[in-house]
Amino acid sequence: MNRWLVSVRNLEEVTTVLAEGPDIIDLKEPKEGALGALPSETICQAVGLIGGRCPTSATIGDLSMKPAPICHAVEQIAATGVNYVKIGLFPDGRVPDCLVALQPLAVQGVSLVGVMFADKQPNFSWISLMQQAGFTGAMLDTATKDGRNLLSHLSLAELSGFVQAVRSGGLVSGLAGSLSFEDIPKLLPLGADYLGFRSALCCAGQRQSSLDPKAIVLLKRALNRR
Ligand SMILES: O=C[C@H](O)COP(=O)(O)O
Repeated sequence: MNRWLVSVRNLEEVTTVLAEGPDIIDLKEPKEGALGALPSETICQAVGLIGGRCPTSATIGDLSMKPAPICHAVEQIAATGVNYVKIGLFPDGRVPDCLVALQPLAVQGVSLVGVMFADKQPNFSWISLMQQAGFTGAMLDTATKDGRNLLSHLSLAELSGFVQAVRSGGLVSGLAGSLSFEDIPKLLPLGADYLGFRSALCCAGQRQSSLDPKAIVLLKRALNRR
């Protein structure tokens, strides 16, 4: 698979990436952490601007693993009309409780994507719990954006194990975490459904800077998606 997800923070960036045909536009505020949330109003406006031209996802923020606040945040983000709601699974004994608590929302039709962090002891046994809770997808990302990337923390064999486990569970898989264009040939053979990007697409590779249209063109070339 050579599908790509791009994280954007505002309507201007939505317009920039829409022209390039991304496979998912992911709405998040990079200044607020790995899965920083945008205001619901901004997400609503972005969903309206995108108008169904490509699938959308949005993050709920880097929340602690308390089931009630997480479910509340998921409901709020789902109400914006995004296709997928991304939930960070930070290492904590309460992750299984959160996954169980989210099941009713999955039953109601909210498409949930659990994000584990390569630099925060990801627990691959959570994949089967996500499956049981009716999640749609599972991603790996990095929580700390410090110059290291996904491959600094997990080997290709470990990433392959993740992709296989997610696929076996019938979920959609994604890999992200400060991925560079040089990582693409290493990761494509793993067969993840999506590769996710922001830093590599920003001016000077800084994820809090604005998107650089030239970098998006280079990404598409690296993915053979011209
Ligand atoms: O969901 C994907 C992430 O937003 C990727 O961002 P990053 O490349 O800055 O780690």
